[in-house]
Amino acid sequence: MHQRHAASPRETARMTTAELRADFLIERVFVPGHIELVYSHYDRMIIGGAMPTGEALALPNPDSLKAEYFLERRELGILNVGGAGQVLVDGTRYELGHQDCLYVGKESREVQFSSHDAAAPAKFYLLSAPAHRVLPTTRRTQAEATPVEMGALETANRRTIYKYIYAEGIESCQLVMGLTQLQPGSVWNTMPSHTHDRRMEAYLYFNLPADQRVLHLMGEPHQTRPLWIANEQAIISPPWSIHTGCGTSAYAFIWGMAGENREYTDMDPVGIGQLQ
Ligand SMILES: O=C(O)C(=O)C[C@H](O)C(=O)CO
Ligand SMILES: [Zn+2]
Repeated sequence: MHQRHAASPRETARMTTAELRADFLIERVFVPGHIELVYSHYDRMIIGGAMPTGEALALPNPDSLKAEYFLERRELGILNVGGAGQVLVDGTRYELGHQDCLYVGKESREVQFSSHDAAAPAKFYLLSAPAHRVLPTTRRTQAEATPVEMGALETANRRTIYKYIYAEGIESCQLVMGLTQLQPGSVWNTMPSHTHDRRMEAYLYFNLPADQRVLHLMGEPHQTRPLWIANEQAIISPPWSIHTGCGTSAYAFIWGMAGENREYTDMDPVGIGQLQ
């Protein structure tokens, strides 16, 4: 498991492009036949991907957790952005189709990932945060994640937001997780932008054609920094940072958070005129 330490706003404002990418961008989330994990020191969120192509993949127990098993003190959110697959949690099977979500509660000992078809493998995006109580492992399909329409074509930000794990959805200790799909012709996500100093956030961009990119903007509102992001790459957003992006085509992304609360709407808006 790779480690990403936390950086202060002052330190971040002085970083070169290469330093920003090394600290905040996760270039390879899905590696065929492997589980990739990155430990962020922002709210101790673990960000990763499981892409089973043959044998089922077991959630490992990285030594740095100093735990008896991965979920001894943690909870896990899983969102499948690939073909149909299955997650086995302590002997119970959960089917996860494209864009379905599973919350796995603390103290689940064995978690295994498999794909139905190795030629169209499942791609399970993983977010795990420390947890203080045991909550039921719960599945929510995309059809059950009530869509909310936001933005307008005139401002190139027409998008649909699907919420899965949050205060009114699947119960969790601190994880919040969902998905946003941009409509064709719309390219701006999270505009107007916001911060929420109470929670870190991570984005996984996907459904982006291989030759297209998202220009992601991070940093304090008066000190924004750009990063060019390719399909299926993830970006860590510190609690004090905006997290917004403009694509060279439409795309989708998974957002996930951990921190003080699970209120999706707890955001400190940043007016477009405030951005520098
Ligand atoms: O397009 C959007 O707007 C989002 O998806 C915003 C994220 O959900 C977010 O930043 C939640 O805090
Ligand atoms: Zn946010």
